[in-house]
Amino acid sequence: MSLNSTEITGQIETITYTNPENSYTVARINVEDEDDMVTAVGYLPSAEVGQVVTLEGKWVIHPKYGHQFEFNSYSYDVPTSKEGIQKYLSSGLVEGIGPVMSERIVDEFGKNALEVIDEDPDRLLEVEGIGKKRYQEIKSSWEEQKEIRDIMVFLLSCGISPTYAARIFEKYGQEAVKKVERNPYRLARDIRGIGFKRVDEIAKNMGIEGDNPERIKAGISHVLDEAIDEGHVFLPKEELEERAFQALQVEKNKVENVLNRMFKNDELEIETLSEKNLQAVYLPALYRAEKGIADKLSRLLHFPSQDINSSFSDILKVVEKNSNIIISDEQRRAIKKSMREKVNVITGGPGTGKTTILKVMIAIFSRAGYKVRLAAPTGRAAKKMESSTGHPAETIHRLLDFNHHQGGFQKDEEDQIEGDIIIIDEASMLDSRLMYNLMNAVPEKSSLILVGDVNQLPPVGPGYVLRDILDSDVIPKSRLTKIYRQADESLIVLNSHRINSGYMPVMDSADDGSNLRDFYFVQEKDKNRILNMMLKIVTERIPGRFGFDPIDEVQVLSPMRRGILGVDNLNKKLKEILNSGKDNDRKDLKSGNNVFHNGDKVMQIKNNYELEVFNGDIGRIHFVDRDNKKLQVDYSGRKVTYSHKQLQELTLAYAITVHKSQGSEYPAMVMPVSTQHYVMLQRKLIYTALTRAENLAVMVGSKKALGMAVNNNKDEKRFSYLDGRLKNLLA
Ligand SMILES: Nc1ncnc2c1ncn2[C@@H]1O[C@H](COP(=O)(O)OP(=O)(O)OP(=O)(O)O)[C@@H](O)[C@H]1O
Repeated sequence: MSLNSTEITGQIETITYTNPENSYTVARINVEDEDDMVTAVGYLPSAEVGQVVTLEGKWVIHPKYGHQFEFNSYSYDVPTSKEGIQKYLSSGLVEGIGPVMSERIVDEFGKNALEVIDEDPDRLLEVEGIGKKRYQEIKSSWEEQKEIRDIMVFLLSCGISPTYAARIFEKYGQEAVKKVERNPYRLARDIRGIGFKRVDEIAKNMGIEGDNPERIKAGISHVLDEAIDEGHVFLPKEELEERAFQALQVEKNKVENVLNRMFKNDELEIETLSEKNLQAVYLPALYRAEKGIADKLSRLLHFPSQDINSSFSDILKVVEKNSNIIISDEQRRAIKKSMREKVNVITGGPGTGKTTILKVMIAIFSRAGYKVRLAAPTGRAAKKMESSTGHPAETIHRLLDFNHHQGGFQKDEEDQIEGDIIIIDEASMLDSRLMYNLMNAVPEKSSLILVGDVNQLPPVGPGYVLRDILDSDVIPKSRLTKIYRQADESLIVLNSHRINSGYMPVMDSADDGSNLRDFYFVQEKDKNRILNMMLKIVTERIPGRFGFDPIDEVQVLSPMRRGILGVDNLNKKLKEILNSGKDNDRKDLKSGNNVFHNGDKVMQIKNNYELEVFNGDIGRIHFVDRDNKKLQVDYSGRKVTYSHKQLQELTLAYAITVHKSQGSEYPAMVMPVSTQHYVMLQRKLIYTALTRAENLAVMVGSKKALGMAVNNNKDEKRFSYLDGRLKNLLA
């Protein structure tokens, strides 16, 4: 302790304020020797009401808030409050004690609960629900865990809250103390929910200096991870150094030293891209991926073509006769190119005939005896591909035989995909990693056809594969430009093309009600009015006028999660109206910020191969079993049971983000367009949302916001070099 600092110990009564970014906290603390509650301010990660903390710092008089305690280090104590003990017991520490039992134990023994278990365990039998068997279980687990408790005490004293301490123990076991002491920064890599900023606070609290190389290394990794979340494949060295400097606040030469060591140890890759006049810094896996994609594509193209020359015109005639259309020259060229080339990319907006020519090609290839494989990045996109072509289609993960136990793709360079022609739809969603895995598994003798719309939003993961391939100008491509779905038939199609070309959509609503249009723009400026109008449209107007079910057939999209028009609030409001349930003791189940009830519309947010549900799948809750903390979701007739832990993979889905809607289509789509979403007003976003609508699209908002979005064609900047690599190999 430094000379003029003091220590106080007390229980957190309330948390007045906490900054989730850096955990700066204002808390009211109940300190034994103080008459009044103490206001304490400082960095306090994962503070929870009821915890006992020891704070080291000094008393100050704040000009506005008066007498308060400013602390610069802290530690958590083994809890002494009822709430704290209950949390501690239910953190998974002791077998046989879950949330319900810990509540009962604390109700019975109050603040002495831990002492009772330790010294007088027989008394546990007094607690309702603890029989001989469970008593034995608790007793032996408690004894076994003596060591663990020591570890927990250590972690708590480092300023790690009980919840995280339990996770750390689960991960490292008996090694926890050693590992955390040696390098706390590994927590950011290893423990879910602990990010760099939180570890940084913990480490600072443990006395680790700002220029500690492990800290700098962790900061650099953190900066790169963030860049990858933004979609970049690499960062220019200068930008990486600047961002690392901002995050770490240490001298740049120290960052540079650590960087150089990381290059030397192959923890990072660096390559000079002279034509871009920069040095690109990559994580090794993404470097391999980007180079690998380019290499494999170039090898595929160098392999002799299959030159599929079969009964092209015969089949064309049959198709033209059956569908009553004449395949245009542009479409014909795309088909022929796909027959001739080893790789072809077919791009075009909605209604340009991508599906139509896909059907023709599948017929031609199959007739000629070639094995055709169809796949798409998401489950919904694969289903759509299958139903529109009549040919089996699967997710790319399935095509590559993803094994969830081993966590990898079974199909790779050694054991490649069986198929002569591999066709991938919704190729705009391909990120660098998935494309690399795909390319590894495509045999050199096969042909690859990528079908997609490059004007859709870029993939969620890093890279911009489809755009880079097109920009490289060295991979065969066919652009479909002519729209066949007529404007008088569909304003959705007309307007999506208009928006894509930078024109405002047609929204004159000379609508006599006899002829139902498929696109509406409802003007409202104020965000509260936009919200109310949307709720009315989804729950009353659309079902009344168009007959769509407001839950199963209408999908609300929003550019963002937060704010009054964000996904979270829209879900709350829509649920209140569409699935409120009258009876009070309706069964519910909580998970994170979600509360689930029977009948709720939900979305799976990651691929789960065990349950066979995939990112973007939407279903309805069929049954909530609160006692066993389980629920069942009905995915179009297939019932899937979720354990409490698996509920983290579900979210309410009355409203979802536009990003999450990529690759899916819905009978009706409703979306707010408000200046509130200023940063998100981008042409691609509006275009992607609009093209998700099959039969009806309704936008609610201001023309000003719509105009801003349509005019904002700044393509999201993503650092990637696939285009350059392809040029170098193939030009
Ligand atoms: N050459 C053509 N002549 C006349 N109609 C055509 C032609 N090509 C396609 N169409 C028709 O245009 C409509 C849109 O075609 P298709 O569904 O193949 O387009 P798409 O690009 O797959 O669109 P989306 O991405 O919106 O599904 C269909 O009704 C199709 O029958």
